[in-house]
Amino acid sequence: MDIRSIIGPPIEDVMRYLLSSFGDDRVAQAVDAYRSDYGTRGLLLSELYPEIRETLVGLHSRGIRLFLATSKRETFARRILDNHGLPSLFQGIYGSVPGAGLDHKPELLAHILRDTGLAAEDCIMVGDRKFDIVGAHANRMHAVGVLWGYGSREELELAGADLIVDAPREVASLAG
Ligand SMILES: O=C(O)COP(=O)(O)O
Repeated sequence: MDIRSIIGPPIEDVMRYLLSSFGDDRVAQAVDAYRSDYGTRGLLLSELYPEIRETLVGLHSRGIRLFLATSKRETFARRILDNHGLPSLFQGIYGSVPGAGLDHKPELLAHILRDTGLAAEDCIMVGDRKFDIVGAHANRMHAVGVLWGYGSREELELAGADLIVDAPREVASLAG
């Protein structure tokens, strides 16, 4: 199975989908097993896509405020950014938190807007999957789809992305 197409949604949704073909409903156990491996080993394997560091540094140096919005556990996201020496570029790092109801992008982005006081029309959500586009539009944010991740152009177009870009440098030219 090519698992690339199932990467992006909250891990509970991924596990529910994977287990359903076996008639297995032990989603919570599967998620626990996954997180125990990912939290000790998997997250250390994450690599930056080409041009990402330069793009983030460039945006930050122009005074553009960067926030991370991920369905991953927030603690994992922080450690991944730490490993790459990137946290100082972000004004906020937001992800899922146990029991907080922030796993899906519509709720997560609504929470970020409330927490920061930012106006949705001043924000651009940048993401690689339809979940990012739909979450942005549910909050009246602009949504830019990127093609270096796990989603296809077709998926991002169908989700209604306002713009689709091929390379990080194109994101840099949008902001500001
Ligand atoms: O990688 C994940 O598990 C979730 O993907 P996201 O960071 O785009 O929300």
